[in-house]
Amino acid sequence: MSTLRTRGLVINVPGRPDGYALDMDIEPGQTWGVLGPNGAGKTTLLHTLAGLLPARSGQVLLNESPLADLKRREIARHIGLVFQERQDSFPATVMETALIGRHPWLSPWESEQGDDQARAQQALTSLDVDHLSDRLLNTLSGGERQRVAIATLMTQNPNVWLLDEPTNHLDLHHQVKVMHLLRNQARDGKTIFMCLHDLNLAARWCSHVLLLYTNGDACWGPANAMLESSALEKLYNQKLITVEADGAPVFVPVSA
Ligand SMILES: Nc1ncnc2c1ncn2[C@@H]1O[C@H](COP(=O)(O)OP(=O)(O)OP(=O)(O)O)[C@@H](O)[C@H]1O
Repeated sequence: MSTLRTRGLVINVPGRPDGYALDMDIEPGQTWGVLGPNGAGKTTLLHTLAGLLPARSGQVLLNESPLADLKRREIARHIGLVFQERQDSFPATVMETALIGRHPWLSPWESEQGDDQARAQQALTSLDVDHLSDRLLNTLSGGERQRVAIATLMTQNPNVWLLDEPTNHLDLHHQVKVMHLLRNQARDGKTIFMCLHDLNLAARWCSHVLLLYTNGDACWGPANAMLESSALEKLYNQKLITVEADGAPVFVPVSA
C-alpha cells in the first residue's frame, strides 16, 4: 500500500500565477477524481505526481520519501500512469503491450515469465480485450486501445494508479466497468487518482474530489462535500440542474 502526499505543491503551468498550493493526502483505499475545465492543469498535476514533470515549488512524497529522491525504477514499481494521449505507432501486439507493464519488476535482460504472462492475460480478460491479444495495437479502435492501456497498468500492478481521463473513448458499459474495476482496486488497498470530465462518474464512483480552477485556485476533500452545484457552476462557468438518481447526485447542464 502506498500514500501519496503533496506539500505546498505548485504545479508548473506555463505563464500562470502560483495559485493555491496543494497539501493533499491521497491514501490507499481512496478513489480521487480531479475535475476542472480545459487547461486547468489536470494533466500537468498527474505528470507532476508521477515524477515526470518538475513542480514549480513544493514536494510530492511517496510513503514519506520525496519523489525527487527516488530512482525512476523504484517510482515505477509504486506508481503507474495511464496517459491521455498515446503514441501507439510502435508495432506491438496487445499482449506485448500489456507485458510492458512488467518491465519495472524485471532486471534489464530478464524476459517475462509464466507469472507475468498470467498476470497480463488476467488483466486483458478483466478489460474485455483478451480476444485481441495477437492484434497489433495500431489496428484497434480508440476504446479498445484505452482498455489495453488500463490493462497494461493492471499488469504493472503499482500501488498508486494515476489515470488521465480513463473513460475516454469508452462506451457506456465499459465506462461503468472501468469505474467499477478502479473502485474494486481501491477496496483492495490501491490508491486511485484520476482526471475526469464527467461530473456524474465522479459523483457516483469517487470517494474524494479535487476541484482545479483555471487561475490556479483549488479545493479538495470528500466527494459529497465537494460536489456542490454552486461550486461546480463556478468551476465550469456553466449553470447546472441537480437531481438525484440511484443514491447519487446527477448534474445536468442547463441548455440556455
Ligand atoms: N509545454 C507547454 N508550453 C506552454 N503551455 C503549456 C505547455 N504544456 C501545457 N501548457 C498549458 O498548460 C495548461 C494546462 O495544461 P493541462 O494539459 O495540464 O490542462 P488540463 O486541465 O489537463 O486540460 P484538458 O482538460 O484540456 O485535458 C494549458 O493551458 C496548456 O496549454
